Amino acid sequence: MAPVIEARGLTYEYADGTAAVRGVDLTVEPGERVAVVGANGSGKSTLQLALGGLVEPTAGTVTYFGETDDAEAVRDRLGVLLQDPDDYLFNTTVREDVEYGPAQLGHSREAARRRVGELAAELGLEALLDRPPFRLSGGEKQRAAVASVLAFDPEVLLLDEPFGAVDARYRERIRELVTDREGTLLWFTPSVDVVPKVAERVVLVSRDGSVAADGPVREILTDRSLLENHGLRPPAAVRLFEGIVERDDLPLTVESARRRLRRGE
Ligand SMILES: Nc1ncnc2c1ncn2[C@@H]1O[C@H](COP(=O)(O)OP(=O)(O)OP(=O)(O)O)[C@@H](O)[C@H]1O
Repeated sequence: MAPVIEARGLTYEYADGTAAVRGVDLTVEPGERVAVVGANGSGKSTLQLALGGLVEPTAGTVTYFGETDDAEAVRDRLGVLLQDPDDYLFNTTVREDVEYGPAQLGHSREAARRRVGELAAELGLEALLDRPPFRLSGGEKQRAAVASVLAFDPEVLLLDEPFGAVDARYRERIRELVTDREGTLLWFTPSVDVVPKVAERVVLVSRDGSVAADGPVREILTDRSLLENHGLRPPAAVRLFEGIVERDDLPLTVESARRRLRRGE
C-alpha cells in the first residue's frame, strides 16, 4: 500500500520571511501512529498545516495516498484538527458544527445523528449540543472541535494539541477515542508525556523547523541530551528512573513506573 503522506523537501516560509518548516522528508505508512514533538515555535503547527494541505508549500511536495499532490482531492480522507478550536465552530449550534462534516460527505442524516450522539456522550457534550459554540468554555470548545473532526471518521487524523484546555478526564477520553480507531494518526504536541500512549514513532522537530530525529518512541524519549538540545526533556517516568535502571528498561509512562515500583524492582 502506498504511504498515506509522503513529504519531500517540504518547506514553508511565512510572508515575513520566517522559515517555519525546513526541508522536511517524512513518509507515513497506513495505520502508523506518529507523534510530532518539538519546542514552542519549532514549526509543528505550520508543518501540520502544510501536511494537511491548508497552506501551499514554499518548496517541496506532499503526496497523499500515493495518488495526488492536491489535498483538496482527498479532503474527505484527512481529519485536520487545528490548534485553535474557534476555527471549527462557526455554525449556530454545537450540534450543527459536529454534524457538518458527515453532512458534507453525504452521510445520511440518521447515521450522522447517531455518530454525533455517540461522540457527544463520550465527550460530555450532550448538554451543550444546542448551545451556540461561542458560549462554551475553552475546554468545552476543544472537545466540540475534536468531536467535529472525529464525526466524519477520516482515514488520517492530524491533531494539533488536541488536549489544549481539556481537563484530565476528557483528555483520557480523547486519547481513547483516537487510539481505539483504526487509521493513521499524526499527533502534534510540545508535551512528551502523552506520546507513549498515542504513538509508536516520534518525529522530533528542531527549533529551525527541520526534522532532528525520527524513530521509535523508546529510542527518542529516553535520549535526554537529544531532547534537551531541542528544548524538551524526557517524560516524567523516564526522569524518575533514569540512572536507576538501564535505558532499555526505563518505564515510559507513570502507569508503568507505578507498576514497577509496586513490584519493587
Ligand atoms: N502567521 C505567521 N507569520 C509569521 N511567522 C509565523 C506565523 N505563524 C507562526 N509563525 C512563526 O513560525 C514559527 C513556527 O510556528 P508554529 O506555530 O508552527 O510553531 P509550533 O511548534 O506549533 O509552536 P507551539 O508549540 O507554540 O504551538 C515560529 O517562529 C512562529 O513565530
